[in-house]
Amino acid sequence: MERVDLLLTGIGTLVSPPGNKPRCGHAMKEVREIKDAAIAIRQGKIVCYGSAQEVQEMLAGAEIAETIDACGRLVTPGLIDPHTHLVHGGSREHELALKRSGVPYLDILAQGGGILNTVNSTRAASEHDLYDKARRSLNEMLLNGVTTVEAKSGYGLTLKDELKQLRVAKRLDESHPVDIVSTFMGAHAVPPEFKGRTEEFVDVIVNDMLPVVAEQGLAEFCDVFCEAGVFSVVQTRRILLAAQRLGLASKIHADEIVPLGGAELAGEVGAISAEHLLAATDESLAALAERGVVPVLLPGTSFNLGLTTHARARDMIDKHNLPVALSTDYNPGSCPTESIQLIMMLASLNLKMTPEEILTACTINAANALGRGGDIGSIEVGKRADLTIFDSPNVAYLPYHFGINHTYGVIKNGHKAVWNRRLVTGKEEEAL
Ligand SMILES: N=CN[C@@H](CCC(=O)O)C(=O)O
Ligand SMILES: [Zn+2]
Repeated sequence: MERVDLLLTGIGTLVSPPGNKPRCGHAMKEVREIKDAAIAIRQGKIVCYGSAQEVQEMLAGAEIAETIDACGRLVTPGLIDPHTHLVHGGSREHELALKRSGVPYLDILAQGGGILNTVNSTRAASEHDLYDKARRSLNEMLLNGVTTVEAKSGYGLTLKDELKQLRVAKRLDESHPVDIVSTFMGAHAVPPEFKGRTEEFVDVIVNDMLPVVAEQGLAEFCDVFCEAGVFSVVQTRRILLAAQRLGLASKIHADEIVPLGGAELAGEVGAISAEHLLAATDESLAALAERGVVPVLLPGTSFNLGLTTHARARDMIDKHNLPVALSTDYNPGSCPTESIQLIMMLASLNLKMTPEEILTACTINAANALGRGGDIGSIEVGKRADLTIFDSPNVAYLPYHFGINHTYGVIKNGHKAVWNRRLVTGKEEEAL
């Protein structure tokens, strides 16, 4: 080896799921653990890793441009948040009392609040303000140890406003250290101007919105809120198949509240992922397993909506051999948090997942929910050098000691993006 740009030494414990593929069922808890480890990076990629001694031998004679000492800390792959509604205007704290008094989520939406409330704020917001608000959230995510985030549109619901959201996501991807994966979600709710005319709104999505989004290359995925009173299975199928013809792969908000058949549809159309799944039946989970669909679970949402039911992660892992992924679902209504570490705690508490399963769900399985298993989500030679350094003795400590941020540092594309718990901007006075 001739040259190394960055050598991360002094790693107390390196923990990573192995390989690039989704880790299914019991394999979710099999993680690779190396004590007293080191990782060498060149041109943003991992060139070798192993015990400090092995790495030293592999690097014999190589020029090492920079060395950083992790001082005995825990190092994992950079965390991946595969389901967020990152770009939106306003907030909905004024709906909190209503929610806490027991008014159901879908009733608030049916009364013109909920998602439609945020549609009003997003339509009214300038592109600049949307960018600035989302950038601040992205900073929080990075400080939490997240290096890749999926971002959905779906608070514009007109072509102009959907494009505005998607352009913001694209600009953030270009300007911020965190990578953004963009999803078009024009079918997130039926806007007031189409009330009672859902079929006509679906026509607009299929005929007017999707072709422009695809033509401008603003989204990789298309998602639909397939739910009672929102979009039916038939409408969801029509939108997703139209999107597939234009090159956008499918995701579905499926069986969140009512078991409508969204998960079966995810299997039928070969979606890359199905999200929420609180109400999913055994038949629908079998359909996901059969077609290799990644279930993305969002325990922060059930927690924040005060639900007593939770996604059946144990059945998904133990019975259906599924590769469970976890995500914040960061959005202004059902889950206003950027903290993936809070989600890790809730996955332990309410989904009964083990710490190793949780790590796998937030790394390689999340990467595969975004079609990026070959590039990110595990510590492997040739993969992107996205790493999170935790001030924690082991992986179990992350969901155990809850309510604080354990992240000490983040290496993104081989560069320090967070160090000593602070964003590294290159310019002292300018926050990211
Ligand atoms: N369920 C639908 N969409 C979002 C919530 C959006 C909102 O309430 O603003 C979700 O995934 O939870
Ligand atoms: Zn969502």
